Amino acid sequence: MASKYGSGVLPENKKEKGDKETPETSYSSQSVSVNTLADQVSSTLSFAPSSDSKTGGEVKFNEKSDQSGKSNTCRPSTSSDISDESTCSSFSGNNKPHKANDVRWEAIQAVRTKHGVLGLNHFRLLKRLGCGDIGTVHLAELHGTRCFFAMKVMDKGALASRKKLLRAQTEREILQCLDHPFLPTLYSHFETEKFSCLVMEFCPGGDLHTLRQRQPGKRFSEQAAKFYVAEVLLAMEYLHMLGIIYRDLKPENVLVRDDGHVMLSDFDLSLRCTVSPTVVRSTVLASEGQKNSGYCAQPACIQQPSCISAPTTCFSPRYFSSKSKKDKKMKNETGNQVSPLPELVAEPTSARSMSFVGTHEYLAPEIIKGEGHGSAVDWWTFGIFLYELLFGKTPFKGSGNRATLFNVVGQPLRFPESPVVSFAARDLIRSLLVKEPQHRLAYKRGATEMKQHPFFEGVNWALVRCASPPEIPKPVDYESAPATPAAATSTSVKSDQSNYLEFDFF
Ligand SMILES: Nc1ncnc2c1ncn2[C@@H]1O[C@H](COP(=O)(O)OP(=O)(O)OP(=O)(O)O)[C@@H](O)[C@H]1O
Repeated sequence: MASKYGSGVLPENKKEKGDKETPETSYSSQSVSVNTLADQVSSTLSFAPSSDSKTGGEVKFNEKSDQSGKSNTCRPSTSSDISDESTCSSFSGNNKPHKANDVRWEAIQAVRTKHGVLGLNHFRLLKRLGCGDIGTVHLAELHGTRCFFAMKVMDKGALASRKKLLRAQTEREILQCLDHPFLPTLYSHFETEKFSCLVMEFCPGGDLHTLRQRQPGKRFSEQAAKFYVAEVLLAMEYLHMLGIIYRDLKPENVLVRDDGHVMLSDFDLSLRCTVSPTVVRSTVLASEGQKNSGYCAQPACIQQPSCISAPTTCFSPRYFSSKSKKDKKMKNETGNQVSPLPELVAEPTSARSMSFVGTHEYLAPEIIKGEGHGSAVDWWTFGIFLYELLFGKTPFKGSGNRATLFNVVGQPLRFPESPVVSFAARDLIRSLLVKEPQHRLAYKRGATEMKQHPFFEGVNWALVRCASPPEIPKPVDYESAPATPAAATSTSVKSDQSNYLEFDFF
């Protein structure tokens, strides 16, 4: 597979990630100018000009780009400026209610109290977990605490020379904002002379791409897929509420925690923008709550129900819901636990970006066509994601990157004859993989619309995090992980020439 990363760096089958540059820059290893490609695709397929006046005038708004060309701001429909910190300023330090009782916070705090600051020398690096575009992730133990973390180490010199500093900053600032069960916790960030380090929650279960390869037929059952996409949907809803458009959903970026629940990772392609969460319904009848997925999207608002007896009802298969008296009873009981909550719509519908970012097989048509894009790209990628989990492949993959892009824009969606997948699942995918973003499911009301789709019937959104995961990873034997002597430890950062560059920590 052609890759800008060069051979031997990306795992087999790992989908390539876009260069994240603006349309003017070279995109793939085949040195295809994205502008040229978008133009070619457009003229070949004779696209009608967008009737959306926002997109039509988009190019006039000189979207600010970072040094790497990756957009860092967006153009709202109003003329007000967007501050990078606008949605995140209230989150700092360990101000994360969901992690209030996390022993790892306490362990880190104890080091800070004792030593003043937390640094690289307080960690024992056990093994390299993986290498991304801007840094290397290590399994790390906070010395003598049995508290384990994933530490992303980025070489500042390499980031600067490769013009990736702003991308790293974007990721860090977004991570600092997050406090959600299906998103990573950033415990600390510190700098050494050479490195910038992010101390995050460690996910021992690997990623969903790898997990899918281990399934029979290399695809998930519909029930398992429903579990994973429900968690991803909640994470996405939360991100959109914060004004963060994720833009890089794919199985590789969904990591499996020790308890089998998942979290979205990798925010260096994300776009931040303004958003105005709106209450569209102030009360929901308790009986309606189940039917219409009444909920409050803010994590702090999610009720803390009794989780012990709940799991089986969170993902009850649809055919149980109307047949069994017992299930009806359970459903009613669960419904009663969810008290009337307001329905929020928190979709950043006015966000627009001109950047060409993402992973080929997951790129939305509007990104490829260079029309300007907004939060609807996340719902497109959601459709590709569900398709891949269920069918074991993505729908528009071509013989190469160019063919893939042409297929995304010009080929109709097709489903394989096998495996047999429910009508609801196919209908959801079909509704998401609509080429025109304005006709795509969730374009206007985001996750609220998604949750009401029949595919999710029976999902109790407030209890998803208490549901039983399809698979729980084997416990990690931390003892057997060979500790790397700090003095000999090195990290690697990929260069633009696709070489591995080694940098010693000390
Ligand atoms: N919290 C984590 N727990 C366990 N493994 C992780 C964690 N975060 C990252 N990894 C592993 O490290 C690898 C590198 O992650 P990283 O986010 O740096 O790069 P990436 O996902 O390949 O994307 P990018 O190139 O955009 O940085 C991932 O593929 C993943 O397997």
